[in-house]
Amino acid sequence: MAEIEPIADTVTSYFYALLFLRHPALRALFPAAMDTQRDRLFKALLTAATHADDPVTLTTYLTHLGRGHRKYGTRPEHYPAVGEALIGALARYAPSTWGPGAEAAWVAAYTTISQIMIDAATEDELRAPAWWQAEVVAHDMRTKDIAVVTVRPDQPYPFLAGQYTALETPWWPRVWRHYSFASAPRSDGLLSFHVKAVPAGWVSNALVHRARPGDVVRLGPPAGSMTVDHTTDNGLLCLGGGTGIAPIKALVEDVVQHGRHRSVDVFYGARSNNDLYDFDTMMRLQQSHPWLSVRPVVDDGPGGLPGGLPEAVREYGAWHTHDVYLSGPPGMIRRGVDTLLGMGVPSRRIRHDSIEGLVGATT
Ligand SMILES: NC(=O)C1=CN([C@@H]2O[C@H](COP(=O)(O)OP(=O)(O)OC[C@H]3O[C@@H](n4cnc5c(N)ncnc54)[C@H](O)[C@@H]3O)[C@@H](O)[C@H]2O)C=CC1
Repeated sequence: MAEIEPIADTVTSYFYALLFLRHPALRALFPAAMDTQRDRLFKALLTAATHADDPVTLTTYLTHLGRGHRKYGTRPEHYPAVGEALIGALARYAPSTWGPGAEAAWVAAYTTISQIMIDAATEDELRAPAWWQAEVVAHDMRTKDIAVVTVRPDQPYPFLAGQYTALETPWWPRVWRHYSFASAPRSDGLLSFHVKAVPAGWVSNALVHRARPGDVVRLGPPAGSMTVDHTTDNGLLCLGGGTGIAPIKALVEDVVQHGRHRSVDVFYGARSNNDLYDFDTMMRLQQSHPWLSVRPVVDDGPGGLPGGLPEAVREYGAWHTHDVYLSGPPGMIRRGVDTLLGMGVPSRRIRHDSIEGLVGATT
């Protein structure tokens, strides 16, 4: 991995060239433009390699990855083809470490990885569809580039507040992006997402500027472990930056639904007042629930707190007995986690989605 990491782009391009040359039929499983896909393959390999000596984390990760691959139409017989192309690319681009020993080790590692993924997919087939079709039933523009999109899945969609899913639009086939559920599970089964159109973001621009009621999107299975721990009475400290407020709102609704009222402190960060697009909803929740406190933190305006979201949280207190949830841009999460650790909050009490998953959510 160390040898190929600096030339990851070249190695993955060569890998896909080998794969599609030897197995042209597999090209149809991938999006037309492969740029993000190339990064994803390498990041997945890197994640698997990083956790090679930690079987519990590795198996959890690969199980999720295997299930998630069902929506792409991946079949067990595809795995050996990928393995051959991988070995071919590594043999070519890791010349100083390659040899019979390295080859045997990679074959063993890939066999284990693919078997865990295949088993997870097979087991998942018994209880869940590979994907859900979902019809857009409401589309609400909140700012010139942020929309709240509400969909009705064609079958029941079980998930937990704080989780996210992968979403594919009809306009960009096989291009999937992650979005968090913006509400806790609802009795009417509807799901909503907060989407910001970002520059060069195909899926986000389509969802914000093109999608209308009646359009049908596809959803993958729910994922993510940023969920409320209902076994404790600890207070909740939630940091939501920009559209990262979506899963935080879901967590607050989850506490409401669960009925055991714990103190919940939400810090809602935005670049400007205008970007606080869900402020009214959060205020309504605060008015109905005395245990909830919502504080806006605006970078450049009156009414907010100076010094950015992490600094505002520091200013407001001692949070070391709270469970902490962070959701927003990767930089906000990194600085937020550093600030909280620096204040003595134990890392086991801090939850957020993987920075890698969030990178996928931005386009
Ligand atoms: N749409 C969704 O469901 C979800 C989105 N996200 C992620 O949230 C992000 C939202 O993006 P935008 O709305 O454009 O947010 P933004 O760029 O407007 O920033 C929102 C807040 O985060 C703060 N912030 C940004 N970078 C920071 C840094 N380096 N250090 C400290 N604070 C920082 C800002 O000051 C602001 O308060 C995206 O990265 C998205 O992937 C996360 C979870 C769910």
